[in-house]
Amino acid sequence: MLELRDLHFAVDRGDGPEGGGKRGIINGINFNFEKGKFYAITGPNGSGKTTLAKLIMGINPTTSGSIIFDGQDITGLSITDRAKAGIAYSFQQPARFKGITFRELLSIATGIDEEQKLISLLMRVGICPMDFLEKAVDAKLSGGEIKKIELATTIARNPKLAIYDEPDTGIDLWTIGPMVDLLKREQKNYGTTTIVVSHNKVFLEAADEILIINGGRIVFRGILDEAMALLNDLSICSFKPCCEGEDQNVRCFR
Ligand SMILES: Nc1ncnc2c1ncn2[C@@H]1O[C@H](COP(=O)(O)OP(=O)(O)OP(=O)(O)O)[C@@H](O)[C@H]1O
Repeated sequence: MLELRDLHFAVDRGDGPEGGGKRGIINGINFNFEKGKFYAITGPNGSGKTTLAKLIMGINPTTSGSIIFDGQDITGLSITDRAKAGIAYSFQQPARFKGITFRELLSIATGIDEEQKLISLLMRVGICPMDFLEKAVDAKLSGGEIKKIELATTIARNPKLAIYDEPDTGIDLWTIGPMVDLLKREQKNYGTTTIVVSHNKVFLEAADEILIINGGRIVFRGILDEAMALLNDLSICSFKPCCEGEDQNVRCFR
């Protein structure tokens, strides 16, 4: 249902020490996402996961290669046209809007303003209507609250393909399990093809297939058990031979 053909995304290096030219962020990705499957995309920080997700949604422009969605070449389509075609994207850092409530946001996203329908929608996505419907979607919301609203708004659009970029950021321990269950339920009940960008093992366990991205390339596709060896390997610092970090009291996070 979604095919990525030799996808590239490069940016200008600018006038930095590496001296102009282009830097490849996504370096030739080929992949066919099957209808109704649940995919988790993982990999080290800065490996290109969010960039890839944004290329699919059209937030980043493709440098070369193509994106085929339901048989249609969408490479040149705008975000709006991709949304109309059935792709929805849940941001890692969702936007906040001054002077707008969740009720209004949800109505704009879905075209529904009937009270009972909005309430059923929120029940479906596991959000308490009493608590959330009149909340202002502004800077006063907590990080977890805005993520719940973002996720609910994405699901409410009934997309054919839903992309969630780190949906558990800021989400409390009690919500992560139900959140995974919710995304699996949407996949099962509505046949939603689901792509979750995540470092969290619960999403990797829930996935039908895992993709590991490193250096803007797919370096693994398969199930979690088979992915573990590579995931452990990627946690080892590649600068260790030339860095004296091991002998220092304060080390980097790797
Ligand atoms: N428009 C852009 N211009 C310049 N550099 C960019 C741009 N978009 C992404 N990058 C760079 O590309 C690299 C990959 O970024 P990306 O956000 O895709 O990483 P990620 O794998 O999602 O990381 P994380 O796990 O930390 O969220 C980073 O070094 C980032 O700074």
